[in-house]
Parts: sequence; structure tokens; C-alpha cells
Amino acid sequence: MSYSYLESSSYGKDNVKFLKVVKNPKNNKDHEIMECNVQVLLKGEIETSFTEADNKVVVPTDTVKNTILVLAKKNKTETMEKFAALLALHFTNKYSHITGVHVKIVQQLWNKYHEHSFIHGGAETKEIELDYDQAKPTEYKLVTILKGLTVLKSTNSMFHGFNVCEYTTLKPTDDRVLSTDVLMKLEFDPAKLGSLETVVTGSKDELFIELFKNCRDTTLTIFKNENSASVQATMFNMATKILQDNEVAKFVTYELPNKHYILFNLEWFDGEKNDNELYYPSSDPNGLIKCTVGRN
Ligand SMILES: O=c1[nH]c(=O)c2[nH]c(=O)[nH]c2[nH]1
Repeated sequence: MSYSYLESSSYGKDNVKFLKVVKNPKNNKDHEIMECNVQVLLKGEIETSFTEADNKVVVPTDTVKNTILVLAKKNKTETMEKFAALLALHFTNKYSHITGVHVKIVQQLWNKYHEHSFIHGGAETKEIELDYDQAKPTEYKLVTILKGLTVLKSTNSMFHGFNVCEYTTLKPTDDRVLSTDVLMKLEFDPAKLGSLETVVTGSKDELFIELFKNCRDTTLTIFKNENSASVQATMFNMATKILQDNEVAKFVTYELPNKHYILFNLEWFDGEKNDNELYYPSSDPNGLIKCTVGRN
């Protein structure tokens, strides 16, 4: 009997980056662009490559990289949800011993300001994660992620009524600065979205585009409108609204750092009052609040 066994394994290519330019056939100068960073990890009957140095079962990671690029060139890639589904179905259909795929795609945001000129959207990205197992094709996990959207409001945020004990120094407040880097994840319900084959046909592209826009708009609208009782309460309200608006959503997750801004005390300067006007950014430590919300 050998000492160890392989509990789980996967392999593939990470950081496969491309910029795709889609030209309007009527006007060769009117372009749309998509810049992506793709990870594809393969699963299946690959154990012996780890345990017996059997490379017969290995589709080289170099082949995985080539495949990502060729499929990106040959197919319409309006949405990364569709491209992820295409990749998952390709690898599992092409290689009989590859039965599962994990795809992660990070998409840069480029805002078009002229027919073929764009402004980069900064740290904000859209991400897709897809886990697909050929044995359970209707149980795939497809997640759309909004990441790196940094927001701040300078009033309409409170925090009081919290637990107080001998370790507490925080003072309750009904007016503070609230700031966070939004990380929102929306997991689709496969029963409502349909099979990955239908995703690949492109019939869901409009839905994916509208859904992402709705998630971003709802996050920003509730952030600005609500007199926030806490990060916890506000993120729950955001997730609930997204579930209400998007039938295809199964779970909405938020992970929000509470990026503290602390009032300077200027009393020492001749009793100078600081009426929530001058703060110092306190980058760490930061609060970190997470929740996943489902529907009843
Ligand atoms: O919205 C908040 N939630 C907390 O859990 C918390 N904890 C804290 O110190 N400040 C805040 N703010």
C-alpha cells in the first residue's frame, strides 16, 4: 500500500490574456473591444499523471492556451458568460477523459468615447467563474462578479445600537463617512437560466448584459439613497433588490470592506469645531463584512 493518495486535482493555463477587436462590417473604423484574462483548469481522468507520471492523459497546458485564443478569434464573444460556457463545453466534448472544467475570466472595463478610442475603467472589473461537470450538466455553477468599484458617501450613514462591553471604545454615530470597494457575486440558477448549450448560442447575451448593469445600478442607487444603518443592513437590501429584479439569480453575495475615515480632533486649536468636515483615511485595519442572500 502506498503512503499517499490523490484527493483532488486539476490543471490548465492561467493568465491567458487577449484584447479582441470587433469591427463593424459596415464601417471598418467603428470598433468594440474586449480585454480579458482567462484561466481554464481541466478535471477528469487525469490522476495517473500525478501518481504514475503518465503524461498520456495530459492535454498540455500549452494546448489549453492555444484553444482559448483560437476560440476567442473564431467565435462571437459579446459576453464572457457565453465564452466561459463555450470553453467548458469545448474541452469536455473534445477530450473523452476530460469531464469537468473550471473557467475564470477577468474582463477590463473600457468605455468607448469615440468610434475606435476607449477610456480604461480603472480598477473596476467584471469577472466570470464557471464550474462545469459533464456528469451533472444541469448543476453547473456560473457566477458573475462585479469587483473593484470604489464608492464613498460623505453623509447618510449611521452606526449605533451595537453591542457595548468593556472592550468597546467606538462611539455611536448618526452621521459618518461610508466607503467600500464593492465585491458583488451573482450566482445563476441553472434551472432558470437553462443549459450551457443555450448560453453558447448567444440567446442570453442581452440578459447577461442587462443583469450586470442592473447589479451595478442597484448597488450605486441603494448606496446613495439609503440612510445606512450599517454596512450589514445596506448590503442585505442591495442583494434583496437584485434578487427581486433578476429571476435567474439564485444567490447574491457581497463582500465589503468598511474603509474607515476618522474625524480629526482639532479642539486643541483654539476649540476648532470639526463638523464632519475633515477626516483622515485609515486604510488598515478595515472592517470586512460578507453575506450571501437567497430567495424564500
Ligand atoms: O457598518 C458597520 N458595521 C460594523 O460591523 C461595524 N463595526 C465597526 O466598528 N463599525 C462598523 N460599521
